[in-house]
Amino acid sequence: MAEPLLALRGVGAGYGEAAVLHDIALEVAPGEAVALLGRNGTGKTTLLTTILGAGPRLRAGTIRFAGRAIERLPSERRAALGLGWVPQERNIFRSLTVEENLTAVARPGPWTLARVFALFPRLAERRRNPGGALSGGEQQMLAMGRALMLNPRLLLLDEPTEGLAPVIVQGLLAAIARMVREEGLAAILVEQHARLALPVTDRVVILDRGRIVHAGPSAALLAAPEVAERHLGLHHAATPDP
Ligand SMILES: Nc1ncnc2c1ncn2[C@@H]1O[C@H](COP(=O)(O)OP(=O)(O)OP(=O)(O)O)[C@@H](O)[C@H]1O
Repeated sequence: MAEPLLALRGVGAGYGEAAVLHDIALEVAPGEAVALLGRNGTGKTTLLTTILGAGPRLRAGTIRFAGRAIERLPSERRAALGLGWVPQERNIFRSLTVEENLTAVARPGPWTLARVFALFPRLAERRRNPGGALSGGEQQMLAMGRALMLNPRLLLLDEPTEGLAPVIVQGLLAAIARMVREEGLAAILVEQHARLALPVTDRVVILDRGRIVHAGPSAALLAAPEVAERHLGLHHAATPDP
């Protein structure tokens, strides 16, 4: 197999005295989408920020990205190598227009304003509106669009559907699926709800108290809701809502 795009080996990380991640091994191939699931507070965000170099100091292990050891690089260098980030808090520029938000950060590559607008037609309609005037769902689209304009090789998405209405959630997931399946972008998607993340990803990793307790194909976990239930609890498991 060709070298993975991202490879973590034996990664441990934590805040102060508190260890949060233990012995994490994780690989993402080019063009692959990985769901990162787990109950609240199990370390999902910490794992993403550890990969980005924006989280706690690494205590153990190595992180390779695009053929290089990156664990000692500052976050800007990791971003320049192609690590993209859509944070949970959707940090868009509220006073800039939608279009300005997108063009302010653009870097050359396949993702252009036209392609972001094609993925999110709603953003094209709102292009002259300030970011602060957008709905929650539109702000999430803008946060994703901004990350794409940086033309990452791997996009890390932290609970992009959180707090949004079901119809908006379905639209965002469809956009994520297109990004991955049609455009070939690799991604790690942190989600609370397995049933939302599994259909749009190739593989799934479940964290529990900072350790990986399950890793495998997303389709296999969808077909085994009892496994998801064991690790995630009934509420977050893969079975559809009644
Ligand atoms: N800046 C920080 N300083 C100290 N402890 C932190 C910090 N950020 C997170 N933690 C702790 O690290 C653990 C993992 O938190 P993290 O946010 O990574 O979990 P999560 O799985 O993303 O949870 P959620 O789904 O609630 O976002 C928690 O116990 C949390 O309290």
